[in-house]
Amino acid sequence: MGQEEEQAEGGRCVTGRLAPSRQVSSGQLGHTGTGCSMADPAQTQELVYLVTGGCGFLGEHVVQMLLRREPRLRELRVFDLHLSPWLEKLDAGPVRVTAIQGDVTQAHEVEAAVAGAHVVIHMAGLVDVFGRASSETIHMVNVEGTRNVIEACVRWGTRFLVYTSSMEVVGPNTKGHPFYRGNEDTPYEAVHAHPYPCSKALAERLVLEANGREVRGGLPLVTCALRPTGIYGEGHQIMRDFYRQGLRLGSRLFRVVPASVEHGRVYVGNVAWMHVLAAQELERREGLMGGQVYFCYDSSPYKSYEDFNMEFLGPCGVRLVGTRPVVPSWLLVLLAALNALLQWLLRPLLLYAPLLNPYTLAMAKTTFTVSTTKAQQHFGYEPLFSWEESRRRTIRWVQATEG
Ligand SMILES: NC(=O)c1ccc[n+]([C@@H]2O[C@H](COP(=O)([O-])OP(=O)(O)OC[C@H]3O[C@@H](n4cnc5c(N)ncnc54)[C@H](O)[C@@H]3O)[C@@H](O)[C@H]2O)c1
Ligand SMILES: CC(C)CCC[C@@H](C)[C@H]1CC[C@H]2[C@@H]3[C@H](O)C=C4C[C@@H](O)CC[C@]4(C)[C@H]3CC[C@]12C
Repeated sequence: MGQEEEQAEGGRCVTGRLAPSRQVSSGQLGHTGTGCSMADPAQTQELVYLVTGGCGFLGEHVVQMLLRREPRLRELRVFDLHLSPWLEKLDAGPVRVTAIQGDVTQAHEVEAAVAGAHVVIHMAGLVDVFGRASSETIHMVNVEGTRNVIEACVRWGTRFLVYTSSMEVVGPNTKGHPFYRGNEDTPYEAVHAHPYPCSKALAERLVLEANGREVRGGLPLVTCALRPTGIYGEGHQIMRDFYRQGLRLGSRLFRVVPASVEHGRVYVGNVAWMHVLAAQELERREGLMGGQVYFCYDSSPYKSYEDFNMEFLGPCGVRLVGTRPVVPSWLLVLLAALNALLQWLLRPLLLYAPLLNPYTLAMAKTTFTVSTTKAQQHFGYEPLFSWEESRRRTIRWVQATEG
């Protein structure tokens, strides 16, 4: 399948129309006031999609995937706080791409962007487990922003909403309980102490509870939530940080977490594909998919966080030193606590937000692997990119980052 994607990339190059930094008003879009249904034959080739957070790591891949894999697309609205320069270079073919610089916490900005859209893929959010943003800000963006998106869908008759949730809605929990090859129904004590997983859990609940609400025009809203595990691939900032750190340390990284701790990771292209497919299938299978959650998975191997990163950093010349952790566990816990203390002390002066803190350490030390076929059974999801292809693409990107 990776080959197929390669061919698609080499296809014709027609520049799409781009309206940079444009706020869209309902009037401009000729909104009729009736519920936007994909079943309407007059609109079959005329779908308007909105991707919030469309300029982020995952958002960029979703935008590209929609352009390649949604033949009914007429207009693609990319809504983000910060618009990226790559939007200008998109190969959009006949699709109108509308870039909207906006903030999900501002209800009126969200409303203007949603008006007239048939499908919303909502992934704008603050992904912060390092203490860069306050818990209030994380809540405002991730929870209240999601509430604004739902209310805008209801108000304007948008019927289909796909929300990017996270595995962290489930865990790892603060007690470090392993989640081993779990699925959507596996019992697990979900305890959220950190603002980010708390916000994702609350937002996910809002989205699922909104399923079935009557939207303008009288039809029901159909929602589902996708829960990716840790995403990797082209554009993954943390991978880049580890690579740079490795280069600084003389092309070495030091093992700090036991190799026996397993993490399930998922390739960004497959996460994007699952979003596009879920959005497409929500209408045909609304009874089955509405109000459901799906883990995002593919065929990437289960490994410790560090060993998995080495799949990409190894071929780029970085080696992982130690078959066991080079630092005793108690010392790592102490360092993580020290980092948290320093962050708090320095906050009035500067932002100190290292990768290691008590929360990230707990995550790295806890096995969390997903094994499920729910998305395959409910809407025919199969990964588009094999593990070999995902690995090849990620290595090529890591190599290019320092090139
Ligand atoms: N990266 C992962 O491993 C991972 C795993 C599971 C779930 N997720 C979820 O996927 C989504 C995308 O994550 P990502 O890794 O691409 O993160 P990202 O930070 O690269 O992308 C998020 C985007 O949202 C935008 N944004 C932030 N605040 C906004 C606001 N107030 N208004 C409008 N836009 C705003 C940002 O500018 C950014 O472009 C998030 O909802 C995240 O919770 C990510
Ligand atoms: C011991 C340290 C030096 C290693 C630190 C690794 C740490 C930065 C990693 C470990 C696990 C990572 C998280 C995991 O992959 C899943 C997610 C879910 C997603 O919603 C957001 C990103 C996140 C939290 C990863 C962030 C980086 C983590 C904590």
